[in-house]
Amino acid sequence: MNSMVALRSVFVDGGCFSRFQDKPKMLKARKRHVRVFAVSSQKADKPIKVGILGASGYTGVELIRFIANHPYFGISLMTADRKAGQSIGSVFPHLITQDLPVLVAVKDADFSSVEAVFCCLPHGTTQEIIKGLPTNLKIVDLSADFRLRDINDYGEWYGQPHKASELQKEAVYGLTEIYRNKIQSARLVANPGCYPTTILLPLVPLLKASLTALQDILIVSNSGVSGAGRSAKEANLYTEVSEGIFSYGITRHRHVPEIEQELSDAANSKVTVSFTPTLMPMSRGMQSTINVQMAPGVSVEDLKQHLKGFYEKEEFVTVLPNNEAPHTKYVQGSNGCHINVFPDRIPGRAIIISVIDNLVKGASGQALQNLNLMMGIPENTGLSCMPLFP
Ligand SMILES: NC(=O)C1=CN([C@@H]2O[C@H](COP(=O)(O)OP(=O)(O)OC[C@H]3O[C@@H](n4cnc5c(N)ncnc54)[C@H](OP(=O)(O)O)[C@@H]3O)[C@@H](O)[C@H]2O)C=CC1
Ligand SMILES: CC(=O)N[C@@H](CCC(=O)OP(=O)(O)O)C(=O)O
Repeated sequence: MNSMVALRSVFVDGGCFSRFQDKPKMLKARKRHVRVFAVSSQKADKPIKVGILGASGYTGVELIRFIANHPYFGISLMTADRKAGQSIGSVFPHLITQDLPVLVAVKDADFSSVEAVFCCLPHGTTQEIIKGLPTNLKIVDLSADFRLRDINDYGEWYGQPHKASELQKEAVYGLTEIYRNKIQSARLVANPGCYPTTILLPLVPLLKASLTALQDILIVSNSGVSGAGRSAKEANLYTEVSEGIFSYGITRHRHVPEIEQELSDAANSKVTVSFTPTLMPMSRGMQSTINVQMAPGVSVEDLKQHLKGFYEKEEFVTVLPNNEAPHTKYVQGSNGCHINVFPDRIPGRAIIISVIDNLVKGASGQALQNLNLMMGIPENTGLSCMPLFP
């Protein structure tokens, strides 16, 4: 347990406990909340109504899983495209017993009672849809549409002009541990990409402290197949991805400008990276191996101690002890990110390894962490579940 976050949980009650009509129930929830870090799954009588746009996809269904145990959020709207009109149990048989709204098309969705939405739609589609949403809604967008500040970069890397430049100006980049203050008052949060999350969590603090060089940053990342979404094409069939690995987007992957934007902000100077994503034959999980040049006089232990100090009070980011290698299995199903730093054989260089679950800290978990902040409730609400192991 992390005492700083626990303290914040005690003192920052953005009105969430008043969601309980029944006072004894409210007091019980408050008491539990104060004494125990993990929040109860008992629902408030009047939960905050949230919508999930793209609930029939992988990130959408991951949000359903977390919100089921969230005391202050209730799902009142879920959309799909090809699967509009179906029940969630027919799209996801593991949810057959859940009492959830029928999937509707976005054009038929009623937003009148919804306070916030998670947008789990393909990039390109998302900006058009968000443009048409009521302006009082809080939005966490899991797509890439609002991550790049420069809309010309968006046009260059996503192959189409940006169609919602005004909204783009309003968006806050949702790397929670770094931008927590801005996220708290944001209306539209651009949730980071999964690859950028694994890379930025270790590198941003190091670059901010000038502990590593701005160039010669070599990154190889491995992703589980769910990273490509449920609508993925033939190339993601079991027959084609099992028992083999392959890299893609070599030399040019659309996450590069996002990574460089954030690293350059951290360093206050232009940073460039070499980035190679690779598809691994596993359902979920992501690892980034980041090879950096250390600043003159800086040691591997300095990098590690700096990261440890930076994340000491964070519940979801852990710098591992000793020489333990991060393992995707140890964060699977959880909102955790595990990091460790190792010496390279080449003097002056270090190898940083970082792992997350691409669907949780890389997408829906971080999105929920952000909406919690935006709604003024404790950031870890609904997210303190342990990893799934083995
Ligand atoms: N998967 C991951 O690990 C990560 C994904 N992301 C991003 O999150 C977003 C969602 O990803 P993911 O859940 O994996 O994707 P999926 O392909 O699994 O799901 C996409 C969802 O969007 C709906 N949809 C598709 N096209 C349209 C359209 N034209 N209009 C309205 N709805 C539409 C689909 O409906 P239907 O099923 O009916 O077709 C489905 O509900 C994407 O932008 C993705 O890049 C971000 C980080 C990680
Ligand atoms: C395995 C795989 O295909 N991964 C996706 C990235 C994951 C993702 O969804 O990223 P965004 O949030 O930026 O869309 C890709 O390489 O495009």
